[in-house]
Amino acid sequence: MAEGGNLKCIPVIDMQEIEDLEQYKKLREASEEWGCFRIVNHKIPASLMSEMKKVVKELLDLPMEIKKRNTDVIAGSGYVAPSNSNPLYEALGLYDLGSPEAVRAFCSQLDASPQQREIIEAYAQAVHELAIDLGRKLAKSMGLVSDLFKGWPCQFRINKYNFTPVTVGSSGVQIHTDSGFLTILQDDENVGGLEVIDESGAFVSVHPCPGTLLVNLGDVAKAWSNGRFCNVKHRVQCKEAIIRVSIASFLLGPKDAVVEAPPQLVNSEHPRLYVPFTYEEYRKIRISTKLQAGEALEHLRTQS
Ligand SMILES: O=C(O)CCC(=O)C(=O)O
Ligand SMILES: [Fe+2]
Repeated sequence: MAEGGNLKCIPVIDMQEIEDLEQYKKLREASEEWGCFRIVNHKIPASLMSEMKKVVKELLDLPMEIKKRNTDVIAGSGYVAPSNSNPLYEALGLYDLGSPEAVRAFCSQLDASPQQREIIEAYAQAVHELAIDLGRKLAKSMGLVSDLFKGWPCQFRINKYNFTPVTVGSSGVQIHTDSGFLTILQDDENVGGLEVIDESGAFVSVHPCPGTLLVNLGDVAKAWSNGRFCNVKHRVQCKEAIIRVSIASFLLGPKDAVVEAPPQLVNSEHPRLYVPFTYEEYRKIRISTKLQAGEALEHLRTQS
C-alpha cells in the first residue's frame, strides 16, 4: 500500500446545502466510495468546538488516580491507560452520550468544574443531535425515510496521542474500522496523522480543517445498507513530536433490536448479505476474534 500524502482528498458535504438533491447524491456517493467525508456548515458552533477541545485537554491532563475513576460501562468505554501494545495512546470515555445522567456521571467522576460541565453537556447534546440527523440523512440518501437511529446509544471517547521524537513514523492507533453505524470525529485542528484507506487500498492523509467535522461509517452501516456503504479502514500515524487530541462520538447500533438491511435495500441484484444481529452480538464477535478491521462481519454472512 502507498504511504499517505497523495493528492486524493476525502469528499466534503455542506450540511446547509443538503436539502438539495445533488448533495444527497454526493452524500450517498461519499458513503459508498469512501465511507468517510468531512462536513462543513454543520450546526455545532466553532466556539463550542474549541471550548470543548480545551476542556478535553484539561481532563486528559488530570492525575492518573482521577482518570482511573472513569470506569467501563461497556467493554472499553472508560479510561484507557497507555499500554505496552499502545504506549502513545490514552483515552477517556462515556456511554451513552444521549443520556444526560451518563454525561453527568462522567463529569462527576472527573471532578469537572461547573464551567467544564456546561461545555461538556452542550457539546454532548449538539453532537448527539447531529449524529441522529446524519443517520436520517444517510437513510434519505438511499431513498428511505427513517427515524430508526433515534434511540441508538452513542459512545463518546476523547483520545490523546503522546507523540515524541522517537515515535515519529510509528502508529498511534492501528488500522481498524469503527464497529458502529457512524462516528463524528473532531480531529485535531493542527496535528495531522489520521489516514483512511481509499477504494484502491491506498492510504490517504486526512488533513486538519478547523471548524469542520469528519464522519466515518462503520461496520453496522455496512450491514444495514446491505453492503453498499463502506466501513472505512483508518489509522492514526505519528507524524511529528507533538501531542494530538481528538474527540470521537460513535452512534453504535440499536439497543435491543437487530441490525438488518431494510427490505427496500434487498432485491435480486442485492441479495441479503448478513443475517440479522444485535450490536451486542457483533461487539462480542469483534472482541473474541480480535478482528478489528471489519473482517468480523464475515461471521454474520448469510449462507447463500
Ligand atoms: O484520533 C483520531 O483521529 C481517530 C480515532 C479513531 O479512529 C477512533 O477513536 O476510532
Ligand atoms: Fe476509528
